[in-house]
Amino acid sequence: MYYNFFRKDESEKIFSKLYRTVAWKQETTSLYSRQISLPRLTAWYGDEGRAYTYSKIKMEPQPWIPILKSIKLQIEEISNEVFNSVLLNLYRDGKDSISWHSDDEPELGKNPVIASVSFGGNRRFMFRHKYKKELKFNIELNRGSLLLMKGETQHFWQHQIPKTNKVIQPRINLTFRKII
Ligand SMILES: O=C(O)CCC(=O)C(=O)O
Ligand SMILES: [Fe+2]
Repeated sequence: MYYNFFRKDESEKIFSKLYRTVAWKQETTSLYSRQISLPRLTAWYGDEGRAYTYSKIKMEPQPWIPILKSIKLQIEEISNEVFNSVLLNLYRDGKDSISWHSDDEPELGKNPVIASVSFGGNRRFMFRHKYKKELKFNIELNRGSLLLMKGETQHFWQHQIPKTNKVIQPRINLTFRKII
């Protein structure tokens, strides 16, 4: 975990650039045979031909844009990994969220490395163990932070960003992934 991977001024610039230039979409998913809107906006960028199924949504990636390429290079350098796609989430306010899940889609392979970077408002990122539900911990993901999840993390742990009543700034999160 790197709390200040990007400096404050740099993070603010990146936030506004992403906010303005990313092709944000309101996706829907099916729940008990009804269509419901995801409580956040999303976007998917990556190398051509790397389709990804997420929350039952099949996403074709958009081609890389310079800002995303530049973040990707910096993250590849520090993590010593190579990523070929990125999922972006925009949490417009405290009502936007992502519920408990593991990033364990088969396209990610057995022990995926996922690099998560955040810009904008702080949000609480919660982990809980899949089988021992009393095992849990939280991390504040502040602007400019980089969190690496790897090894067996996705086998044993779920994570979420809960809704909050606090007044908070919009937040953008990027998870760089390797689709096999
Ligand atoms: O917004 C975050 O920090 C987490 C996003 C996430 O877990 C996901 O997109 O799979
Ligand atoms: Fe996730």
